[in-house]
Amino acid sequence: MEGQAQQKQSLSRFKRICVFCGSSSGKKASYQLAAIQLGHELVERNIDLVYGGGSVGLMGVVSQAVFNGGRHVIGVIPRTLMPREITGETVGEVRAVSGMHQRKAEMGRQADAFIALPGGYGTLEELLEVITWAQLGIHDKPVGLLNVEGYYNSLLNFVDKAVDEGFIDPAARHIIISAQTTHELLSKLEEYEPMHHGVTPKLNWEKEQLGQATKLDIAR
Ligand SMILES: CC(C)=CCNc1ncnc2c1ncn2[C@@H]1O[C@H](COP(=O)(O)O)[C@@H](O)[C@H]1O
Repeated sequence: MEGQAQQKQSLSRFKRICVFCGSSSGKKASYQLAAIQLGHELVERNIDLVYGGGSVGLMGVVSQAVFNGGRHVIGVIPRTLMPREITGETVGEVRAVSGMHQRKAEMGRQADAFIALPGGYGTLEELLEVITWAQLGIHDKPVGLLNVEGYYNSLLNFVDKAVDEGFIDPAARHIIISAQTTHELLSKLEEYEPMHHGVTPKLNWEKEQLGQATKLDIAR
């Protein structure tokens, strides 16, 4: 068992993964189960977590699973969402930021890869932003979609339509890595090689996306 965990550790190229997911739990038990399984998968591979902070919905489920497994958890949370009655307790390390933009920048900076579990507007917005950043060549970090029971089929169909209609470059279609199970998704992310055209290859992630002001802001 120990040997197995060590083998996984040496196989993983990721130190920390950012998870986007619902601040609600969803109606099916399979969504919560997937969040727990993702947490366990990260723990087994010795990968730490960065997420949006708090204990609500699937965010709470995945963060608790990673924390209970002994891995480091960073919750990045805008000050206005910090009151316990809004987001609940954050396990692990809490990083307060001044707003939603700073939160995404900090989560993006901390992570070596991104995974979206089922979620709503917030999850979609975060997912699409990191996909867009990958398309522009701002980062080369893999982006995974955990398509629990086909939850994201309609989004994937939409993306395929956008490719057919000439709004998404076929090469950029491959930015989204999807799978139905956490194990398959993690394996695919480990193998991912960036295929973007590097529209803005000289853009520096930290300089352009975080900037000096944001760094100060996080420290404040
Ligand atoms: C005011 C309010 C609705 C608070 C709910 N509590 C929340 N606490 C922390 N992060 C959140 C919250 N709601 C949305 N987010 C952000 O948006 C995503 C989830 O939004 P959603 O539930 O998919 O749309 C998370 O990844 C998180 O980064």
